[in-house]
Amino acid sequence: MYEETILEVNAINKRFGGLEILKEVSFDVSRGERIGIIGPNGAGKTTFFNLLTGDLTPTQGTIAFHGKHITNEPNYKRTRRGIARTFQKNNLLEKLSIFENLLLVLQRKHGIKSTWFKVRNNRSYRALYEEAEALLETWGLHGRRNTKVENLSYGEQRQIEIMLGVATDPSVLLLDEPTAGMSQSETDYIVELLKNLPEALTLMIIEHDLDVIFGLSDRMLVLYNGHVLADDTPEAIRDNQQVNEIYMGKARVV
Ligand SMILES: Nc1ncnc2c1ncn2[C@@H]1O[C@H](COP(=O)(O)OP(=O)(O)OP(=O)(O)O)[C@@H](O)[C@H]1O
Repeated sequence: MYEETILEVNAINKRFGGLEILKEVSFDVSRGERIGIIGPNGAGKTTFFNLLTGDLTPTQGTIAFHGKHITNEPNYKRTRRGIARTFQKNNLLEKLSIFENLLLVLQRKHGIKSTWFKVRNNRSYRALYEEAEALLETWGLHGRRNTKVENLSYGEQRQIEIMLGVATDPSVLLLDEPTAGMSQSETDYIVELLKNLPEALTLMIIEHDLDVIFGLSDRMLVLYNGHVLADDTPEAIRDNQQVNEIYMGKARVV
């Protein structure tokens, strides 16, 4: 882990009409941290992610990334700054191949206007192809580059989604339930994959599978009813009586 603070969330509050979904949430994130976010259904976890990515803006409070205020910046600007996310549901273009999905993401990352795959500028496209090929090699997917996403298993599709998130070179990757709906072997595969991501990459992971999240995190944030109930090491969270009583209905966490 590194000392450098990259993300500062200061007293954010989110209301939808009369409903106060997040209340005074404050949170600093350092480079390279692996942060697990847990909490009962409706606690505000996905809303919190949406505020970090710019899919929503807070009603009150501020968010800074690498010292710059991004509170009201739209999603695409934050992506360029290095905040990437994967979704609870697959967000891939299923009729396209793995390679084509990757090219589209890289095209966006480099700000190359969408010209589909017409070679408008040979040099930039060659570089794009080379970058895509190298990524496929790293992720062990070169042999399947032309496989259409719709022909992959659900677990493989989630793997591709994580690869696409990492391909944008983010400094923070937000993962919303990366193992939801997976078999045990697919879950084990994704956990290994996440453990092996570059250590400077900050991960924030929402996950209901407690074995998975305790295994991946070096810090855990427990959201309850829109506020931060606990922010601590996994060991301390396991022993936190309030977390056990409120989040787990008195059972000991894991
Ligand atoms: N756009 C919206 N308009 C109104 N209410 C919303 C909106 N988005 C979320 N909510 C409400 O905010 C609350 C928190 O939702 P959120 O999805 O952030 O919870 P969560 O902790 O991610 O839950 P889960 O674990 O079930 O995914 C819920 O009661 C939800 O219905």
